[in-house]
Parts: sequence; structure tokens; C-alpha cells
Amino acid sequence: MSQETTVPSPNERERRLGQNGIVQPLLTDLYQITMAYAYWKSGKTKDTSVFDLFFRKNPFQGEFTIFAGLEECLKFLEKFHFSHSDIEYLKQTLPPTIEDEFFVFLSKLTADEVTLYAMEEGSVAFPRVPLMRIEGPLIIVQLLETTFLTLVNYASLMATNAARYRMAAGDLKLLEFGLRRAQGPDGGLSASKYSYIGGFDGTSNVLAGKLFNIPVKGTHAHAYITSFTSFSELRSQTLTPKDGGEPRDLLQLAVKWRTELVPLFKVVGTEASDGELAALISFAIAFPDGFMALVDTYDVKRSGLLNFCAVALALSELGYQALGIRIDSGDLAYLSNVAREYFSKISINYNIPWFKDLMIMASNDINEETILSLNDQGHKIDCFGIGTHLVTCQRQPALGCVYKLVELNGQPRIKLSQDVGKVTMPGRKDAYRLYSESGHALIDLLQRSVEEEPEPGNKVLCRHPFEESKRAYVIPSKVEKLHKPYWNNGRICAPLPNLQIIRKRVRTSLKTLRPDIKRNLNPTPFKVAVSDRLYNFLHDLWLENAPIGELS
Ligand SMILES: Nc1ncnc2c1ncn2[C@@H]1O[C@H](COP(=O)(O)OP(=O)(O)OP(=O)(O)O)[C@@H](O)[C@H]1O
Ligand SMILES: O=P(O)(O)OC[C@H]1O[C@H](OP(=O)(O)OP(=O)(O)O)[C@H](O)[C@@H]1O
Ligand SMILES: O=C(O)c1cccnc1
Ligand SMILES: [Mg+2]
Repeated sequence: MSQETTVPSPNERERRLGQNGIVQPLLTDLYQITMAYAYWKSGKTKDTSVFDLFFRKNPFQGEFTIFAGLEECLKFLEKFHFSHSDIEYLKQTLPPTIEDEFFVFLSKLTADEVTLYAMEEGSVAFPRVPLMRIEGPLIIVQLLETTFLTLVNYASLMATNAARYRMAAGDLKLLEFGLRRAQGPDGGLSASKYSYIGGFDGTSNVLAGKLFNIPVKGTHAHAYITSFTSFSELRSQTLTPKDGGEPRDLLQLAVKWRTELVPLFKVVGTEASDGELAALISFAIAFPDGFMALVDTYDVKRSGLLNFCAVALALSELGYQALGIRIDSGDLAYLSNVAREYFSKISINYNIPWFKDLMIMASNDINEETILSLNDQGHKIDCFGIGTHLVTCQRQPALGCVYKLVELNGQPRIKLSQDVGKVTMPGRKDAYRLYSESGHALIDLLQRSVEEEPEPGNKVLCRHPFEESKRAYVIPSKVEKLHKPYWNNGRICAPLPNLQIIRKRVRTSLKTLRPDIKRNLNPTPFKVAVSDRLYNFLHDLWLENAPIGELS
């Protein structure tokens, strides 16, 4: 290939410069590129295809999934371009028999001829109903498979996981603390972003806060507490009252309060750690308006709570209002009840109304089940800080989205399987969500694109895709077309909502589901049906393609 052919035009240069450091055309499986060559070699450059991206089973033994990752797919399409160094790398990597002309073809490839339809990001989705439908030249659409799957699978899994934690926690605050345990830096960033979409209130991940405009929040680690062993290590112990005036000795005030609280808490004063008190005082001096203390380093009841309350009362004398505590070990239900009891006692004894409402944050290996169990036991926690289980999606570490060819040059394609659930739905299809009068989603209906749209008030026959006897008539009160065009003629062609709006959509979309579909234990499956025409089309094609065996 001549050198000129790989010098990028200004337009190409622009595309390449804007390319994401990680999400780029080579972030794919090798087989996509070898297939591209074989397609090219066999003259399929003009073939047009339709691919569906969908999953077959909801995660976490649940019956719903939140679709996420769409915006990243669109950004990928915008920048899609094999750079000069990509081409050079491929030349070295692919077999030497590959014709140079193919690399010329590859270097000119863009997503300009692709059209992408998708469900709204943040909406609830169900098995078999495509999250995205991608149309266009076979080679380019095929090349998008792996990147799209990696962009959608984890995003949707994470958003779904977060939405489940949100449902378990009700209106309590949820913070994502998972970066240190996430599947690497990119996993950590995605976890922060998609847990926010799923309903978390903030993250400890500062870069995620900056990049995605997510609230960043946090307390401190045990190291801060254990870095002090005595009062003598306090370099400064004074604090200026909030309304000004002479600085006051916070240590002296806190020690006075600690002595006073001992009989109220019915504890032995000498058991409280001086190092812990020194640490809390120094933290309060650094953040008098944002004093939040980790109280489980030595002993929550005998030391941490006593020291925290002493410092919070000292701060209060200077006009500052503490925020609360974090408990990171032990029986979280029991300890939160004890803490709230202490706070209430102080509130009443010293007539400080806000003291009873101090925030109690709990952390330490929390998962959906822990939250549900804590709810059953009764607790006084206001906020959960959740890391490992949330970001690693420990209960189910992958969503099984797949990307299947359903039509080529206007002809349907079907993938057969011994496992009925794995047979693909052939042809270009549209999907509709049918709603009841009460506003609940009743059923998702897949139809061939050539069919008339279902209409509110009109009876529709909805069929189980594989079980002939399972059918129902539905008269929808509302019909929602699930796919909208998002990418056409080389451009994003629909407004992209910000994260806050997507987050709101998760909430509103989940509200349309009946409670039994969302319950934690043995939820009811949401129905996904096909039209009568699609049913017959699917089964005729199935018979046409399935070989008849011979018994011998
Ligand atoms: N009341 C509760 N009901 C159900 N699960 C709880 C309750 N309190 C705590 N847990 C969970 O029990 C587990 C306790 O874990 P573990 O035994 O490792 O912690 P710990 O001994 O309290 O802490 P550490 O070892 O850090 O001192 C955590 O997963 C925590 O979320
Ligand atoms: O438990 P997770 O849900 O992952 O939440 C994040 C954890 O990370 C922090 O400490 P870290 O676990 O690093 O230390 P620790 O085990 O001593 O608490 C924090 O105190 C939480 O325990
Ligand atoms: O801010 C916190 O309390 C925090 C942050 C990350 C991990 N664990 C706790
Ligand atoms: Mg921990």
C-alpha cells in the first residue's frame, strides 16, 4: 500500500484525535477483524445487515434489567476510525497473505453508513427485546460487536445492581465506595458512573466526580484514627467559634464533655481511647462544618461513640453542627440502634434538637441481602457506603448480552440451537411496550417491522415465542415504541440526556413495573411476546433451516 493512502485527511485526523484512550476500534476481538477480511475477500462489502443486541436472562435472579451504556456506544461511533498506527499494527499481526487493498479499505472505514436504534438509556428492559438494533454495511456493523457488548454489558449490569440496592434501601442515602475493589481503573470509573445512574447518591471516586459531575462524598479511614495515640500529638487544639471571636481549646472542651457523658452512656471513662479522641479533635479542627467520624476503630460503644459525642458537643459549643458517624464493623443493626439511642439522650438532656438526627453511616461488605436483613431486624442507619459487592457485582459478575445477525440484504437470518431459548428472532423487528389503564407495563411485544403498529384501545394477539398454547389478547391503554433512532448519516440524531435525567428515568421506568416483578424473592417474570405474524415467520424459518434427522 502506498504511503499516501494512510495519510489521514483533516476529517480523519479530527476523528482520530478525539478518540477515547481505551474505547477505539482495536478494542475488539481479533475475530471481528479476520471476519472483516474474509467478508471483504468474498465480495460482501456492499451487503447490508441488521444486528440485534439483546440479553437472554435478567441478572441477580431478578426479572428486570436497566439498559445503560448507550451514550458510550454513540461516542464510539462518532470517533470510529482505524488510525495509521492501528493499520500498521494490524499489518504486522494479521497473516502476511492479507492483501494490501484490505488495509486501504479498513483505513477509510467510518460509521457514517450505520444506523442505530435503541431503547432509552436508563429504561427497564427484558430478555430478547433488543436493547439496540444496528443496521448498515455488514463489515462495519460486524466490527462493532465486541466494543458495543463491552460498553453495554457491564454498564447495564452495574446500573441494574445499583437499582436493586436502591430498591432495598428505600429512601436512605447510598454512596459508592468501590474504586479500590473494582475490576481495574476503568471498571472503577464505570462503576461510579453507572451506580449513580442506578440510584446511588454519590461516590468516593474523585475522578468520576470530575468527569461525570457526580457528587463526591467521604469520611476517613482507620489509618487516620490510628495515626494518633495521645493528646500530646495534637499540634493544634484550638478552634475559632463559627461566629468569630477568640479561638477556644477544643481538647479541653471535649475532655470535659467526655467526662460528663460517662454516666449518661453507662460506660467506664478510662476505656475510651485518648488517641482516638485526639484524632477526632484534629479532624474536627480541619473540618468543623463537616465533622463525620469513623467510630469502630477500637470499640464503638465504649470508645468511638463516647469520643465522637464529646467532640460533637464541644463543636456545638462553638456553634458548629457535626454531621455524624460511620460504623465499619460489628453488628450494624445493633450498633446503629445504640448510636441513635445515645444521640437521642444527648438531644433531650442538653436540648440540642439536631443531635438526635445525626447521620449514621454503615459500611463493611454490605450487599443487597444485608440491607434487606437489616431492614427486617430494625436499624437506625441513614446511609450505606458500599464497595466490593456493588462494583464487582459479586452475585452475578456478567450480563450475557449478545449481538446477532437477524437480516442480510433484506433476507432474514436465524441461529438455531438445541436450547430453544437460544434461537434468535429473525428479521428486522420493532418492539412495543403495552400499558394497562393503571399505567403498569403489561407486556413487551416484538413484531416484524413491516407490520402495523399496535394502537391503544385495539385488541392485539400476543404470543409466547416458542410455546404455541401460550397466547393472550391485550387491549393496551398506551403503546410505547421502544426503539428510537440515535445514530444516522454519521451523526447522533437524538438529544442525549445528562446523567441526572437518565437516573430519573431509571426511577420512573421502574415505577411502571408491578411490585411482584421487582420483588427480591421469586419475582414474577415480565411477559415478552411476539405478534402472530412474527410467530409464524419465526417457526416457518425454523422448519426451513432445521435439517430433518434420520433414525437408524
Ligand atoms: N445486623 C446485621 N445483619 C446482617 N448482616 C450484618 C449485620 N451487621 C453486619 N453485618 C454484615 O456481616 C458481615 C460481618 O463481617 P466481618 O465478620 O468480616 O466483620 P466484622 O468482624 O464486624 O469486622 P472486622 O473484621 O472488620 O472487625 C459484614 O458483611 C456485614 O455487612
Ligand atoms: O466493604 P466494602 O463494601 O468494600 O466498602 C468499602 C470498604 O473499604 C474501606 O475499608 P477497607 O475495606 O479497605 O478496610 P477494612 O476492611 O479494614 O474496613 C471501608 O472502610 C469499607 O469497609
Ligand atoms: O469515604 C469513606 O468513608 C470511604 C471511601 C472509600 C472506601 N471506604 C470508605
Ligand atoms: Mg472493609
